[in-house]
Amino acid sequence: MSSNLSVEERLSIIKNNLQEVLGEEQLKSILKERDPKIYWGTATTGKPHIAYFVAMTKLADFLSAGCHVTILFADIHAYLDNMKAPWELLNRRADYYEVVIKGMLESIGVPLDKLRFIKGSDYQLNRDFTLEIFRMASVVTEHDAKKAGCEVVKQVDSPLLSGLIYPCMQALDEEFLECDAQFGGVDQRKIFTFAEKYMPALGFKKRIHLMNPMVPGLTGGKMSSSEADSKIDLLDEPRAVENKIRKAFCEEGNIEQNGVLPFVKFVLFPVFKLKGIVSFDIKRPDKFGGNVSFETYQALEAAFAAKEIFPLDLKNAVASYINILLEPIRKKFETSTELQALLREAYPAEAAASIAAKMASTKIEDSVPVKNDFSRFDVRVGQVVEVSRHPDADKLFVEKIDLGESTGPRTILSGLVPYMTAEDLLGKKVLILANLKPAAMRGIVSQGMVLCADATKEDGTITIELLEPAEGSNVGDRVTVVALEGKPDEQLDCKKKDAAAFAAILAELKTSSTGIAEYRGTPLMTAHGPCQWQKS
Ligand SMILES: N[C@@H](Cc1ccc(O)cc1)C(=O)O
Repeated sequence: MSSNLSVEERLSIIKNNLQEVLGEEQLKSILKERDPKIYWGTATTGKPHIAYFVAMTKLADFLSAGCHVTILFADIHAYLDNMKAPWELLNRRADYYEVVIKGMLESIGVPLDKLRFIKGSDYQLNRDFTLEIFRMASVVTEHDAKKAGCEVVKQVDSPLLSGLIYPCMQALDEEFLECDAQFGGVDQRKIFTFAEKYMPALGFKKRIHLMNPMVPGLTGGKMSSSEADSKIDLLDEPRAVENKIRKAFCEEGNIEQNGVLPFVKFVLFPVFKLKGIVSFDIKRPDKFGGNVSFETYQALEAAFAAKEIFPLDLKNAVASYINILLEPIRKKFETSTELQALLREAYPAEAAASIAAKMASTKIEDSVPVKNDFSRFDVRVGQVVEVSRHPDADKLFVEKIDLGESTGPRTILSGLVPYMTAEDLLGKKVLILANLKPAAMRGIVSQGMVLCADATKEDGTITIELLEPAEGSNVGDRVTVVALEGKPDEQLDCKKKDAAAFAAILAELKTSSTGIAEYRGTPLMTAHGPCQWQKS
């Protein structure tokens, strides 16, 4: 037991910055006898952002008040909440949360060995827990379960049963984690009061509930996952942090609605206290009043209200403090390919989007002076409806290929005779480069080009295979590469003015080791999936 602090002192540290405490008397009496056990749970859904530091600083408070602290990575809850975390990603999400939450705690100077970490699925799938869910399900009304989850579980048009199980399991966690108190944001309040009502009904203790205020996001509203700019990701680059803070809502003299000040109050000052930093420093050029320091949040707030501090100066200071907090977390990821893989595997859709965004920005740069990428190609799904040999060229097939055009099938020539038979081609769905300037070959005009893969064998046997669209693709479907879906050229003159561009684009078309057609490493897709060559 932390003996050097009085019960009152410890209580005041526990309550510092909290919005509400349910069961304060109970807490006081525990403090008189022993160290309280508190847990905080987080559903392992989207990527944690900097607002999570608010909860972290409270966990630090609980530790300094001599409490035992448990962190629950509520992976099953992440699934039950409308599958915010899909089942197959559950493990990786929980792993990611563990890494970044430990990173945040270390960054603010909390020793990890004082904490207990546990994953929901480590005990919630056991027989005894399952049994308690059933017992609870037979005392809890549907109405109460629905009400309990309404501010936490995503509300949708056809609510799922899983959303009703969610609060039941959160209540039961209190018992299975053997805690005296559960801590969370006030958004958890209805689940907390639900637990207070139903846990005793099952013969369990009623727990203490500690609630943090909801800290407004940098745009002034709640820091929600939907507003991308209001959230600073833990792995954001310093520049991105500065830009997001610069866009934050922070009006001169306005302390009521302010997206920056709450972060200073609920995160920066508490962290300073932990680390023994004496003041919040704002750097300003001399002509704007020179540097200033504040030893308390109240002093800073008063100066801001009195317009002695300008929004930009405050924002710059906050951005640089945030960057100091994030630096060790960023470093961890930068220096570990394993963690980078974890990030990609836990959030595959975001990883794909960020690659696409990067490619899109490359496109913008490349487009000065001339855009030169796959988007200039109009590649379509076509079906071979007729094949014959060219009367005057040994290597050429003459195909009729249907691209779904009102003008009927096109005539397309291809030099595939050495590599396949007419039967191999007939009826196949293929990829056609459809915006080439028509060109005559030995008297017959070709209106496009069949895209093929070089599948030359290891022994050197030259092999060419047709690239085929994913099953289900329709004649006429456009084939694109993510982030390069722009309007194709009206016509590509591959012999003259566009010759260089044409060659450059072709040169970056490759097939992957599994036969998938790729441009700069990104698959060629129809709405039905990637295009690839089929081993014959
Ligand atoms: N409801 C919490 C997650 C949680 C889940 C289970 C618990 O036991 C505690 C907390 C959230 O919104 O993130």
